[in-house]
Amino acid sequence: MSDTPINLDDLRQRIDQLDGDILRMISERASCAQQVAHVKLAQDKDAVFYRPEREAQVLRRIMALNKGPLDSEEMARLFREIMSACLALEQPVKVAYLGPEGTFTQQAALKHFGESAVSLPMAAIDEVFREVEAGAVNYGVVPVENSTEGVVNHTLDTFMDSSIKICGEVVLRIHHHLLISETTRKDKVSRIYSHPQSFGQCRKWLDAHYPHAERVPVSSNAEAAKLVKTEWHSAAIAGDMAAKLYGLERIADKIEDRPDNSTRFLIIGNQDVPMSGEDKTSIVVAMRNQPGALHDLLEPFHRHKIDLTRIETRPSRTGVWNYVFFIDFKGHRDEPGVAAVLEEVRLRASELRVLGSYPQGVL
Ligand SMILES: C=C(O[C@@H]1C=C(C(=O)O)C=C[C@H]1O)C(=O)O
Repeated sequence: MSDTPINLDDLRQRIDQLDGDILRMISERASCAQQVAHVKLAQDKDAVFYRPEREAQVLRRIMALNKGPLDSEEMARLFREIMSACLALEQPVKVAYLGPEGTFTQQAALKHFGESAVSLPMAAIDEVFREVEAGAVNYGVVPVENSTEGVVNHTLDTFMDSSIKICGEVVLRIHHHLLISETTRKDKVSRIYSHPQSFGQCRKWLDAHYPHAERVPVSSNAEAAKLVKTEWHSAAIAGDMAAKLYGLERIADKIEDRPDNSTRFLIIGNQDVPMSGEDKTSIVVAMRNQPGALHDLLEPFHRHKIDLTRIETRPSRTGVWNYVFFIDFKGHRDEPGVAAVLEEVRLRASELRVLGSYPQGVL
């Protein structure tokens, strides 16, 4: 290329030009999104501006179009923030999450909705459900399973008593650090605070490095980080957000036993989400207490070649719910194959509830 700028001044001039172009285009995009909002309002005065399936499609398209040098996830993250800002221009999304501030659930909420969303901490999983049910917020974010420690039973149980729908999922890589405050005496750590799930995810590391420290379970990692501020002989296990929020120093990084440690969170809401092209469906099914019940339940999935991604059993809490299974599978309830399976399962089960069909996590 003969016109390639080669010196620093030329390169900076080119960057200024490009920034001007990007600025104009982002502004034009924001105007388009504003117009979309007006069209939606004209069709329905209670219209929801945020569309999970459309956002998933936008991000997937960007990832497919991207040719580098930035990697596709990084590029999608930038577009995630552009969309979040465009949407906030009309109506910021209000999201309740399992708090307090600084938890991985807040990180998951911001990863999914972008930094322009308004995120509100709740003290318990049921409260997140209640806020969404009451319409005080648009969506909620709750943890549902961790790759090391397994399912978050409380979230599954709460679905049994609720009419809430699943509108999305987000997977977060979980990195834990050992944190201390300025008052902690590094060589005298005799007590470590964390959430029980995090102790589970760092068990081997703790056994090797702090076999004699007392492990004190608390309600969240952020709570652990807060407690450390006041005690000279304590440390906490928590993530980056909590470390930053409470100004703690990391004395050991990424102490989780498995490098691929990740947690899946669900986005809950009051809305049925249309197809995005790559979707998942979650159902809860009660079977009668009889031999072969589980086989009868799974057989239609096998016959229709539906890909199951998860199955959990929970004890039932009423007479009808003898066995309760939570099942996730690929596909959307509006796809003919999935609709056929759901019909068959409905005939065999004593109760079936579709918790939602939603876009598979993109980022
Ligand atoms: C613009 C729209 O509304 C919102 C904003 C989007 C965007 O900025 O691309 C995408 C989906 C919606 O959350 C739309 O529905 O297309």
